Amino acid sequence: MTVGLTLRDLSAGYRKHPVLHEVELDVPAGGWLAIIGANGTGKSTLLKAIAGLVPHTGDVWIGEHKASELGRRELARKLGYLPQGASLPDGLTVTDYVLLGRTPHLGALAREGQSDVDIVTAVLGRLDLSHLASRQLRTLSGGEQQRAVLARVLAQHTGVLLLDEPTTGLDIGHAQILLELVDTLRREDGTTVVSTLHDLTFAAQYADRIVLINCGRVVATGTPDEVLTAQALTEYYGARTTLLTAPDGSRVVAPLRGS
Ligand SMILES: Nc1ncnc2c1ncn2[C@@H]1O[C@H](COP(=O)(O)OP(=O)(O)OP(=O)(O)O)[C@@H](O)[C@H]1O
Repeated sequence: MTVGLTLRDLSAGYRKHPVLHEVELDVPAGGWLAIIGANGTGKSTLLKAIAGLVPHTGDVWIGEHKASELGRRELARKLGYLPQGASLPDGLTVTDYVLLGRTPHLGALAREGQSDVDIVTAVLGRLDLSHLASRQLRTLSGGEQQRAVLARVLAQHTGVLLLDEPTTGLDIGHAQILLELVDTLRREDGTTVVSTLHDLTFAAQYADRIVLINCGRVVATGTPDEVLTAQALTEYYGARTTLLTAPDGSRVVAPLRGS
């Protein structure tokens, strides 16, 4: 079943440090929303608040379910979260680690079955990780580890994916493999995607909507063409850029040198 995501009056922060203020967003089932904004504006905090990992007020709806009323396992069956800089456990092979993604679907004392192993094998294949399946997770390169963490999230088979800078540390080819895979899940399974992306050209290519955050508030939301303007990038990033058009019609954000 495909589900959308709705945020109502969402505010969040850390102890005495309020970060996000009254965020309202609607992401339709099968939509891809990219969250953009300068460093420290609250993008990761927004994803953590949706995932229930930081104190917040307001409501997060996953389809017809209020996230705050779901138990941890139920939430983990509906929502997959790829954190930035995930901490990796010691002593696990890549396969064992990715199998952890199946945990929310297992009974209390049940072990993974063949169908779980098949799901993991398929995900590893789609992320170009099959050849590393039996390697110790800790011995992988940074980009390989990043793909393994995403593989664990995808093995969770959730209707909503929250991806915090999913292409961090990936070369351009593996970044494209990852984004294309997420896009395929979105188109074929109706997976709903919310991702932060510092690469604004990727954001323009893959997201159908973009929200620009500044100082914890939504300052612009719309299609990539509507939100990605040289003026906005100057105002909210202090960046000098020019906007080009790729052959597929999407925006390319090109930085300009000089003052
Ligand atoms: N655990 C924490 N305790 C206190 N403050 C925090 C914590 N985590 C983040 N912050 C602060 O909250 C603000 C927003 O941080 P957040 O990580 O959401 O920003 P971001 O937009 O994702 O930044 P970046 O683009 O650099 O990843 C920052 O001022 C940050 O210093």
